[in-house]
Formats: sequence, C-alpha cells, structure tokens
Amino acid sequence: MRCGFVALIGAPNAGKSTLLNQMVGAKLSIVSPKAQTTRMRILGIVMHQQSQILLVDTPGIFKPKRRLDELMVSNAWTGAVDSDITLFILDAHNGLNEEINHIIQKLKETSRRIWLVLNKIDKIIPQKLLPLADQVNSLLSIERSFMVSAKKGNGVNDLMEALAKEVPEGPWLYPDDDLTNLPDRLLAAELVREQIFMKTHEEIPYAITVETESFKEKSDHSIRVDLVIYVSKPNHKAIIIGHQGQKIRMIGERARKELSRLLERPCHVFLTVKERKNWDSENNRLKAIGLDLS
Ligand SMILES: Nc1nc2c(ncn2[C@@H]2O[C@H](COP(=O)(O)OP(=O)(O)OP(=O)(O)O)[C@@H](O)[C@H]2O)c(=O)[nH]1
Repeated sequence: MRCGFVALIGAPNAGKSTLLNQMVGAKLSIVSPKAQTTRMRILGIVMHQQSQILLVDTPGIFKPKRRLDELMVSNAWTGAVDSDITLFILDAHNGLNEEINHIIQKLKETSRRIWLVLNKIDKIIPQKLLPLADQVNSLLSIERSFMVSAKKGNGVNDLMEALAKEVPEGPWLYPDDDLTNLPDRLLAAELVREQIFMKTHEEIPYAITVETESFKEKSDHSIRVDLVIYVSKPNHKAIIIGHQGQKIRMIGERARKELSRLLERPCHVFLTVKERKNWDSENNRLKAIGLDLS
C-alpha cells in the first residue's frame, strides 16, 4: 500500500483545478476562464492500483493585493510544503514570464521533490514543448517532466501511473471510495461561486463570497441547500439578481444541476443575496470559505 500528498502549484489559470478534476474523475474544484477562481486548498482523492494519491489543489500564486489574496497565496505555499511531491503546473501555451519566474524562485526554497507538468499541450505545436521543459530545468531542479492536456485528458494517465509508483509506502488515510475531504455544504457554496465566475464580469466574482446557511436531507433523500451570496456593494447585488431575478435564477439552476450530479441525487438550491461591506476582512467569512488563517 502507498499513500502520499501531491500538491498542484502554479500561476492562476494554469489549469490546476482542471487537472485535479480530470484525475479524480469528478468536478470537485471549480474551474473558470478567469484567474484566481480557486480560493482554498481542495483535496481530491485518487485510487490507482494499491496507491492512494491525495491531490491538493491550491489557489494560483500571484502578487497579493488584499488580505484575502494574501491568505490564498499563503495557503497555496502551505500545500506545497506539506506535500510529498509537488507538481509544478505550467501553461505551456503561455510559457515563462515574470510571475512564473517568481514561483520558480519560491519553489527552489521549498526543497521538495518537484515534477514539471506542461499543461494545455492541445494549444501549442509539439516542437515547442521540449525547449520549454529544458528552459525550466535550467532554472529549477526538476525530478521528472510530463506533458498533458488536463482538459482533454492526454498524458494524464501516465502522470497518474508515475505518481502511484512514487508516493511513499504507507496505509491509506481515507476510505477508498471517498473523492474529497470537503464537506458537501462547502462544495455547494463553491458550485454557486463558480456560476458567479461564469456569469458576471470584472470585479464582481472577486468581490463576493458564498456560504451555505443550511443543508438538509429530506425524507425523499433529496437535498435542500440554502445559500447566501455576500456582496460588498449595493450595485453588485442588483447585478447578481439581474432583471426580474433572471440572473440569480440562472446561477441557482446551473449550480443545482452540478450539485445533483456530484451528490447523485436531486438537490434544491435556494439563494439569497446580502450586502456586507468588507466581508473580505472578517475572519469568520474567510474561515467559512475554507482558508487557514494561521
Ligand atoms: N485548451 C486547454 N484549456 C485548459 C486546459 N486545462 C485548463 N484549461 C482552461 O484554463 C482555464 C483555467 O483552468 P483552471 O483549472 O480553473 O485553472 P487554475 O490553475 O485552477 O486557476 P486558478 O483558480 O486561477 O488558480 C479554464 O478555462 C480551463 O478550461 C487544457 O489542457 N487545454
């Protein structure tokens, strides 16, 4: 038996959450085309042969501007330091830039086993991949390199095989049919947040938070979830609700479908929008979204 923690580290939008979902085979970590979608560390549990691979999705690493950003970045680095293997996920189509060089410098300090994962290979010509891998290798000590398309699945099985062989020997830490350690009420809030990322623009997705107020199983085994969307400005409330409530209905409907799929039973989602100035500097709000404040 083998079991180990594998952290997914990289810049915002590199495809960390997409890779985690592809490996777990379920949508645990929310994905959007906008940067900084993931806010907390999310554990995805993958069983491969006799190995339990505990994948830790982390927020993207970027220059923090506010307290929430700082906590997201520090939570990401804790994920790397606590892992047995760190997967450094790089968007191969974007290549290197100042932000990535900064991550490389920080990775050097963690003195962990680092594997390079060049992602989004469906978007670039293959001849560009080896020179990019060589370039990263010249900057950082990389144990192994992989080339994948997290979205399409190419190369992901090879990566999983290699991880299964390399995580340390030891007993499994979670039941072998668990997919995550995240409570369902947090998953529900994340799915609503994902829809807000998809359906609103500019600063709004970054200026809201979602919390589950109640999560109840009914006698027919369906689930009723009541969630609150906190906004910091009155005009954001109006935008999220939309004309005659159209937008919020769409957000709720899509989140309901995703949640029903994930929990494999009918779910009913009820959303309320509340204005709460400066929610992003309240410890309780930050803890509620799964951030470690220590
Ligand atoms: N073409 C292509 N797009 C991808 C691939 N992997 C991820 N994406 C897209 O890249 C965008 C960002 O993906 P995420 O998985 O949210 O990236 P992330 O690294 O978790 O982002 P943060 O939450 O900002 O840290 C989404 O639009 C994905 O669909 C890939 O292999 N190929």
